[in-house]
Amino acid sequence: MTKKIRAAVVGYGNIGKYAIEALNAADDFEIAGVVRRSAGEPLAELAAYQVVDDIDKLDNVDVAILCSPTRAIKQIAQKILAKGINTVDSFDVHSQIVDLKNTLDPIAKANNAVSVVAAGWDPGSDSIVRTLMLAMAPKGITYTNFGPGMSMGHSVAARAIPGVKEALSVTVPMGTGVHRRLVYIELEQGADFATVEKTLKADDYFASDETHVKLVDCVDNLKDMGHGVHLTHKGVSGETQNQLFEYSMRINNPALTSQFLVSAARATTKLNSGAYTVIEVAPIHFLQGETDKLIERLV
Ligand SMILES: NC(=O)C1=CN([C@@H]2O[C@H](COP(=O)(O)OP(=O)(O)OC[C@H]3O[C@@H](n4cnc5c(N)ncnc54)[C@H](OP(=O)(O)O)[C@@H]3O)[C@@H](O)[C@H]2O)C=CC1
Ligand SMILES: N[C@@H](CCCC(=O)C(=O)O)C(=O)O
Repeated sequence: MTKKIRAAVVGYGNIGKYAIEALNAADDFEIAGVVRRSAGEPLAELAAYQVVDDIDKLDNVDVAILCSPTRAIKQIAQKILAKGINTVDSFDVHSQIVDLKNTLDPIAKANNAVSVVAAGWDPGSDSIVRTLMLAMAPKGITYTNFGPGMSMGHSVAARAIPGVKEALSVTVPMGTGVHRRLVYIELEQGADFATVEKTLKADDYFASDETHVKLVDCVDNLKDMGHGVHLTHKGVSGETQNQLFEYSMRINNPALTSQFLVSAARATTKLNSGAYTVIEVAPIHFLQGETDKLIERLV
C-alpha cells in the first residue's frame, strides 16, 4: 500500500472546516491534526483529531494546509517551511503574490520543502483558466466577473477592523471586471459607525472598489457562503480575431477553496523544492492517480 500524505490543517475557520471534509474525501491523504492558535476548549466536531497549538506537537507532517487569514499567511508559511514541512495557502491579495512567492522560495529551497501559494479558486483555479485562455488567444482582453456572492477574504478583512464584531462582504458584479462591494457589519458595543466605515473603505481590500457599508443587527441572518465567477476572454488566435471563451461556476466558496488547497497539497509532494504559484505547476500534479491512466482519461 502506498504511504498516505499526512496533512495538518492550520487555522480552523470556514476554510479549515471544509479542508477537513476534503481531506477525508481524498483516500491518498490522512489528517495529522489541526493546529489552532489556542488548542483551548475542545470542539466536539474535532474529537477524532489531534488538536494542538503548535505544529511541532504533530508527528510526521508532510504538508500544512494554511487556512488562516491572508494577512497572516506570509509569517506562518515562513515558520512552517523552515521546519522542512510543505505548505499550501489561498493567499488572495493579487498584487502581493509575486512578493509572497519570492519570499518563500529561498526558505523552501534551503529546507528541502515545497510551497504552493495562492491556491484557492481566485487566485487559484481561475488563474489556470485565465492562463489557458491566453494560450488559446494570446492577444485580447480577459474579464473576471465575480458573484454576486460572499468574498471570504473581504469578510475576514472587514472583521479585522477595530469595532467590527461580525462582517459579511458581498461582491456584486457590475460587468467588465468592475465590482461593487456591500459590506454588512455588526458593531462592538460603543464602536462608532462613521469611524469604522472610514477605516474599512480605506483598507486595501476595499479602497479601489465602490464600497457600501451597512449596519445590521445580525450578520448571521444574511450569511450565505455561495459565490461564483463568469470569466470571459475575447481575443486573437494567430491573426484570426473574435475568438470568445467563457467559463462560469456557482459554488460554495469555502468548499471549493479547500478542495483546491487539498489538490495543491498533493502537488507539493511531486515538485522539487521551492515556492510556486498554481500556473507553474503541471495540472496533472493536482490529481490523484497513475500518470498513464490520467492521460488516457483526460487527454
Ligand atoms: N484564494 C481564494 O480563492 C480564497 C481565499 N480565501 C482566503 O482564506 C482566508 C480564510 O478565510 P476563512 O476561513 O473564511 O476565515 P476565518 O476567519 O473563518 O478562519 C481563519 C482562521 O484562522 C485563525 N486565525 C484568525 N486570526 C488569526 C491571526 N491573526 N493569525 C493567525 N491565525 C488566525 C482562526 O483559527 P484558529 O482559531 O483555529 O486559530 C480562524 O478561525 C481568507 O483570509 C481569504 O483570503 C478564502 C476563499 C477563497
Ligand atoms: N478571494 C475570494 C474568492 C474570489 C472572489 C473575490 O475575489 C471577490 O469576491 O472579490 C474570497 O476570499 O472569497
